[in-house]
Amino acid sequence: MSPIFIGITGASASGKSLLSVTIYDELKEEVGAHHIGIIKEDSYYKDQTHLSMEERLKTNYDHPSAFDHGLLVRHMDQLKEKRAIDVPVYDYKEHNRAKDSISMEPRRVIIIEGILLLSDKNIRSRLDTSIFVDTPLDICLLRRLQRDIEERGRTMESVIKQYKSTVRPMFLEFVEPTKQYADIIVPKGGKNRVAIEMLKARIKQLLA
Ligand SMILES: Nc1ncnc2c1ncn2[C@@H]1O[C@H](COP(=O)(O)OP(=O)(O)O)[C@@H](O)[C@H]1O
Ligand SMILES: O=c1ccn([C@@H]2O[C@H](COP(=O)(O)O)[C@@H](O)[C@H]2O)c(=O)[nH]1
Repeated sequence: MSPIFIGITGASASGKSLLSVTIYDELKEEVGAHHIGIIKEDSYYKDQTHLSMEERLKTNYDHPSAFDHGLLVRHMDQLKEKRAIDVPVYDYKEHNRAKDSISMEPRRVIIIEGILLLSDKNIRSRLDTSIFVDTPLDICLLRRLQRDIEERGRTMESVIKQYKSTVRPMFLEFVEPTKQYADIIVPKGGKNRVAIEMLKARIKQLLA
């Protein structure tokens, strides 16, 4: 059987990861852990080994050009052909790909989550269902502040500066317009029980 690709997109810190992990955890009991997997678009940020840390800090990580979407598309095709892939690992503290990658075997259900998934027509056309997590931007900013300081080695000043210079403007220019391509728009993100049950039912229907 070919894998089913479910795309989950939305603003940074809108709750994409939480929604993906919740669906994964609840479905793995029913379909088996080896039949379902998650791929993060962030794993496909371009390698920046050739840049100094000072230069990496200037990269616009919210622009589509920051991602190697071509590699993600090739990986989707490899999974469709039932071949394993080597998913790059991204290190947010280093603003770069880590040396190691993680091998992923083909699965029946693959959830792909990230901010700019639907901005790429080649990714869009390969997704069986697309979801846009629609969380108010002020809530996203508060969550991002807390998460980036606790988990991604940032300071409050750096989060606010990046938010004003790239995160918000790029959301308005590139992320929000992709809402038109979503099959389902989910308010309240990863804790929206109605949406979670509907998505699980949709995935089971696609599998059947
Ligand atoms: N509905 C929610 N209520 C409260 N906190 C949430 C909710 N959704 C996500 N979070 C928290 O907000 C932060 C960002 O969520 P995350 O799922 O990582 O966002 P994204 O993957 O869209 O960047 C995390 O710390 C997460 O636990
Ligand atoms: O080196 C980096 C790479 C990415 N970012 C920021 O991450 C978010 C996307 O991740 P989410 O988990 O969806 O929040 C994006 O908005 C980038 O600004 C970064 O700061 N540094």
